[in-house]
Amino acid sequence: MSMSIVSHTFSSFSSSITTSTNTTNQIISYLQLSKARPRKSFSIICSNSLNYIPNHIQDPNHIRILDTTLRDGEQAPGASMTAKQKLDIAHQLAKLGVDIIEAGFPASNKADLETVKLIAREVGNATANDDGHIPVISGLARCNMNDVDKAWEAVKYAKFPRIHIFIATSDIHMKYKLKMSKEEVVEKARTMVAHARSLGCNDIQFSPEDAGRSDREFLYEVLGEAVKAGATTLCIPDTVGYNWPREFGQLIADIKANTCGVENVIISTHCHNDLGLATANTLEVQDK
Ligand SMILES: CC(C)C(=O)C(=O)O
Repeated sequence: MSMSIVSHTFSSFSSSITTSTNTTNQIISYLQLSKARPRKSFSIICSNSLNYIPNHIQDPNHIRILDTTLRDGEQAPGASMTAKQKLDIAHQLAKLGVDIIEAGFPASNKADLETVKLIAREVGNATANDDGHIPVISGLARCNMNDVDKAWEAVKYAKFPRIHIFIATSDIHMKYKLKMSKEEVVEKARTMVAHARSLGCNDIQFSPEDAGRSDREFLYEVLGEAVKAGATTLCIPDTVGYNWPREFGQLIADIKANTCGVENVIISTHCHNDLGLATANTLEVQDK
């Protein structure tokens, strides 16, 4: 199961718990539990009204839940789902009050593009439960033009569309996976967030992949540039699931203290459960 718990707003946090057990029943029962999630607030500096997110999650006391079962969950070995299964799950997630549904990775293949579109149209516009809840529908994109365009092509049918743009920022990922310099990574982050804004997307989540192993000064720089270019949520992932709660909490505190413009965006987290610490890491950041 893959879950994110996202609290509001400028002093907020989120977490994604990713395990290998990815059955609909488990997802649903987890979410039924989460229905009773606390509405207690953290230290909040919410000021402006954001018309691209649903009213109810502008409430500073609301703890936002972002569910990435349909994206990160599906990346677990053996977890692939049909379009119908994904649509059913998305309906259930909406009904259970999930605030943001990461519906897929549209550029990864045509089927995913079409499925995200379907979810955006059918779930991202429907009143799903008694609270009049309509979830944000998000699509993942790497830092390139094609991915961002495909994500927008799919999510734009939702009432509240979001693009989630990511690029790796750790030395090891930049050297061996991206084969890019730090300067190139900053440039990509900046230009692709700006490109997403130019398409008309007002809700952009930016994630520095492998943040937990990234050079701190560089991390602040990339995040600051993403904010300047128009990112509205910064999501800090513990990509390889090795961070300990105290160090993860300190990472979030350091980002808040050192990143330009961070006071104007939502900070969220996305932690993996390899060491069984995803929830502990998430809870650790709430007072930071
Ligand atoms: C897409 C990225 C942000 C991710 O899922 C991770 O780093 O865990």
